[in-house]
Amino acid sequence: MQGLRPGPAFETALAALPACLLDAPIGVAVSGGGDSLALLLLAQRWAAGRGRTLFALTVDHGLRPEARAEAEAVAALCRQLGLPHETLRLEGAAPRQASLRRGRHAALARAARQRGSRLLLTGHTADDQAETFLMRARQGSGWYGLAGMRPLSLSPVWPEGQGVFIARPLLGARREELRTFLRAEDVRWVDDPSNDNPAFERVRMRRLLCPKMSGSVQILSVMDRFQTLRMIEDAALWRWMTANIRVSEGVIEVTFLTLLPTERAARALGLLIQIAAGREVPPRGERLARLVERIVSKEDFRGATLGGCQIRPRRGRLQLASETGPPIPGIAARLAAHQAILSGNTHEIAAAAGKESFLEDLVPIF
Ligand SMILES: Nc1ncnc2c1ncn2[C@@H]1O[C@H](COP(=O)(O)OP(=O)(O)OP(=O)(O)O)[C@@H](O)[C@H]1O
Repeated sequence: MQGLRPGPAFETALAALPACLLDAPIGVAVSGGGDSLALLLLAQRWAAGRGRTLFALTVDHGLRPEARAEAEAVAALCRQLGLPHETLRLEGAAPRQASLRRGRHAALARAARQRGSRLLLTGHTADDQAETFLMRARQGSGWYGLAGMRPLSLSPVWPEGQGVFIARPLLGARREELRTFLRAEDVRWVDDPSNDNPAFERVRMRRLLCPKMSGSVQILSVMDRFQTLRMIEDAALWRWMTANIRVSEGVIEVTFLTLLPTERAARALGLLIQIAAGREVPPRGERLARLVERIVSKEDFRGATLGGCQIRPRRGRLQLASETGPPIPGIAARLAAHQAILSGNTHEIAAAAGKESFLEDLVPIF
């Protein structure tokens, strides 16, 4: 996909999404940076030509005094474009990256749901993918993680993100070409100072890549191959899940995990633990691998806890439930949505998005 001008690349990416996600109002997450401003312009043109409804959201994390004016500049551009815009202010967020990210995703998803939207667009680019590759490689990620961000995924926060999909239609575009596009459109963007702060790993990776554009081209072509492999792996995982997983009273029940190759078993168990525990990410690496080894080996497995989840054997099945308190609400709906993403099939995604339980409110959104 690299090398396409941003407009056609954007349109190709949106054409691949299930129609039901595009029929409801579509949210655009705009920070005021170059990538998401280009996203806003491209989305506005695309929507105007097709009668789709768009709205824009900007999160002010409440950490930098300039952020208020930056959000106001996005609002002014939206007025010019004839699009509704809302600034979401995070109150008292801890200035740690993980909690800022969680707060941002929760605020965006709530605002989307308030407007009856099922889809948020973000401005992640091919350059973000290459940086992600390097960051994950440093953390020891395997090929599956090195495939990078998905073009369509679910809001990572739960339960606030319930029913909200995230699409990244600029993953095929280069940051520099988006800036060229904005210059031609005479639109100015802001450069958040944290984007230049080497205290952040992403910035250090960006600096490694920047002087060597060919470096990122090679990384992106490796990622392309890993993405193809991931589609095959996801389809296998999906087929296994449709036959071997069920949810009963908030507890996930699993059969025949031991028949999977170890790496796939770890991937499946990691996702199921994440869902049963209501977490944003699966437990990482070593502890998960050790747990799978214990389950798969002939040892007498009597149960374990990992990632906020209790795993115990029961009548030939594994049962997974939240370690603390009552079961996490909406487990079946979240599982169905994850399975649909793994299937890569637009009909499955439409079915998961359309499930009444998926759209029921688990948390007050006002
Ligand atoms: N404060 C925010 N408000 C709204 N959306 C945001 C915000 N921060 C990030 N996003 C969304 O997430 C995407 C990726 O986030 P990232 O932190 O990489 O972006 P950024 O460097 O802050 O801004 P940009 O990608 O627009 O240059 C953005 O393109 C945008 O769609």
